[in-house]
Amino acid sequence: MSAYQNLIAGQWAPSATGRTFENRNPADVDDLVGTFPESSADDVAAAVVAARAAQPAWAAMPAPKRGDVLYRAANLLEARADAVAREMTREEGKTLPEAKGEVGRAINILRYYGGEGARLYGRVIPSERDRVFMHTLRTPLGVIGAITPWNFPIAIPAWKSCPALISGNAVVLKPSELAPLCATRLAEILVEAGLPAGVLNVVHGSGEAGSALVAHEQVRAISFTGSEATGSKVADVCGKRRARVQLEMGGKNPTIVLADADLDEAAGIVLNAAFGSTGQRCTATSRAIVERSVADAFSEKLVTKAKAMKVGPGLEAGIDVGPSINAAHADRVVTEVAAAAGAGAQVLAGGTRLTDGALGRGHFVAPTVLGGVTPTMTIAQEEVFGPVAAVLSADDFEHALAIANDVRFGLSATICTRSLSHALQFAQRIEAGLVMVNLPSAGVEYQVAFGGSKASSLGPREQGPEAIDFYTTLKTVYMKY
Ligand SMILES: NC(=O)C1=CN([C@@H]2O[C@H](COP(=O)(O)OP(=O)(O)OC[C@H]3O[C@@H](n4cnc5c(N)ncnc54)[C@H](OP(=O)(O)O)[C@@H]3O)[C@@H](O)[C@H]2O)C=CC1
Ligand SMILES: O=C(O)CCC(=O)C(=O)O
Repeated sequence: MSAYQNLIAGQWAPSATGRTFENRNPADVDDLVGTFPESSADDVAAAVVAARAAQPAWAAMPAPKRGDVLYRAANLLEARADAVAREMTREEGKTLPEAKGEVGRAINILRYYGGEGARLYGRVIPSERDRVFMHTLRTPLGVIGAITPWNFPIAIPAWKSCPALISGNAVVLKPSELAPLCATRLAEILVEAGLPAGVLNVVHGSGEAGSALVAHEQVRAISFTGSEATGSKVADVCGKRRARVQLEMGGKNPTIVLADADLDEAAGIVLNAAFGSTGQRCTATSRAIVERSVADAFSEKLVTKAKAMKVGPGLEAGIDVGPSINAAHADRVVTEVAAAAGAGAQVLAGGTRLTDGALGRGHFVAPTVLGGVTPTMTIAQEEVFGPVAAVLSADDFEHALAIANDVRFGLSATICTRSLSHALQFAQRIEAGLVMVNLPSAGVEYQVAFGGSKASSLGPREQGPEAIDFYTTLKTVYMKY
């Protein structure tokens, strides 16, 4: 068992409160992953002081040299990928292949934003006046607060910190208390790669530390991923003090299956998107909206595949679905399934906690398929964030599209079809930031913009080159020569 610490001004130190919290393996609560500092507003304030002190020199370093630090960090993480992936499975529960994939994603993010150091372009704009030269420059904002959730414990800290750092900002990162270890490993690696003291600070703890970071007057921007309830509070506080804010929150992502689709492939796509990462992804498919003429055939295939999935501790070979993040969350998932059944849905697979033998030491929920779901049921409107797929029927493409759009979220959406016309119409008319054709709604790439519409997201996009927009401000320069 290890005692982990905060990183402030280049020093690993306990919280000023002296308090700690435990992190336990969601597949086996007897496995204590480590203890972490329970930080207060004072710890956050110390981290912001350190970040402010370090930021000017970091911003003055040529951006490609900042990129070299990220490249070195990528190499270090690559060398430790297997160990970090195992730790991720222990702290978050996802299967080892999923954790390895996520570590690989973090390595790619480090390299990608390392390269952006040589591409922090401005523009030259023609003036309407004689011998006036106009250009734009990107400048950093100062200190950035990054608040991250538990479901992608290294990729999300990386995809917020890397574009912030390459742009010349200093960062205070507050990882989720439910999966704090991988963020610590990322910080250790960046320090080892030569990141100057104070440029990245990590303050562990609960919402108390998070809200102190959001409220801190010297933090110029907050990038947040997590629940809609917390995101709304973050936006309110940032709005009042005019800090920049970027929110990534929930989804109620649809997969439309048209009658012309390859049904076996479509069932596999829904299976992947609904049950991968135990359904704990904001991009997970939670609604399969299927053309009525093939709805029964599709459901049968999905149910057969769901029942064949092996649920268990993610470190074991051959496991398809790991545990929910904690007991309360697993209980909430089965309660919402029971409520859907009470409202008239049929439980075609799963619907219960799995507690036999060693599974009883973890928070396991069987992959669940609900049939006969109608668009107004709560299960068709609210995010579950668990391994639950609701199957709805639609008359045709237009009806399916109307159902798909009739929720307050708009993050990711898939259509399974062989029709080019329907695929293109879907891309135009679906209310979502991420559109997939014959691909799972989850599983995004780092080099393109990521984000949603409606209640799913607020502010500029994350990832890809667009991420830089959030972390920089444009300066317009006019010069008479
Ligand atoms: N879109 C997504 O990717 C995610 C969505 N969710 C949704 O949210 C639900 C709850 O998950 P949960 O982890 O509790 O999500 P939260 O929104 O509560 O947590 C996200 C992050 O915000 C921090 N935080 C909590 N309260 C505040 C606050 N008032 N001000 C600033 N920061 C705060 C959390 O700290 P701490 O962890 O210590 O509470 C964590 O680091 C899930 O079941 C799911 O529906 C969750 C994770 C990711
Ligand atoms: O599906 C993915 O790859 C990304 C999901 C995500 O960003 C999230 O759940 O927070």
